[in-house]
Amino acid sequence: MLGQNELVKIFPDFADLVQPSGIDLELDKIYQQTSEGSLIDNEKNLPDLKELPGPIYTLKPHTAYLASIKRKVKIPKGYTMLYLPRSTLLRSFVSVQTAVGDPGFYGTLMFMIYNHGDFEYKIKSGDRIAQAVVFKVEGSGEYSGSYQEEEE
Ligand SMILES: Nc1ccn([C@H]2C[C@H](O)[C@@H](COP(=O)(O)OP(=O)(O)OP(=O)(O)O)O2)c(=O)n1
Repeated sequence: MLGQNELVKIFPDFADLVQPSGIDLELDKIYQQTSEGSLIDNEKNLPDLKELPGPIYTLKPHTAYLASIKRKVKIPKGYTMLYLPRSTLLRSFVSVQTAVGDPGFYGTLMFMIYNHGDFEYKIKSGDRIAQAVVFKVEGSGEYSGSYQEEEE
């Protein structure tokens, strides 16, 4: 796992968010699902989304949302990222569901956020919701899937 000094070098755009062993990730926007979706024979039909008005979002009890992360991330070849929720959210009955950040990925991260509690939870854009931890990958390839964005 990479520590602070390496992370600042490899992810200069996130230098102010680097922690001793990871990178804090800030909430950008929250989206609600507005249509059905499917995954059949690897054909993805993603649900339609409606961006909710911010900057303070109210998460209804027992409801799932998508949460975009501020700043686009570039994961260089030879590195991979795992994303873990901020424990303050877990202590508040809110989970952040994530997956793997592939070597070569460039774009906006999109996590699922779920309020398991019986009460509303308010969260503001810009607050930290997760932490990325980064590992070296020996002999890695590069991501070129459907969520890859053009680098500016
Ligand atoms: N919670 C997450 C996890 C990952 N990613 C980004 C970084 C990953 O490199 C990229 C693709 O993630 P996956 O490989 O998990 O996605 P799929 O396998 O569904 O996509 P594809 O079919 O394009 O490989 O999406 C994301 O936006 N949100």
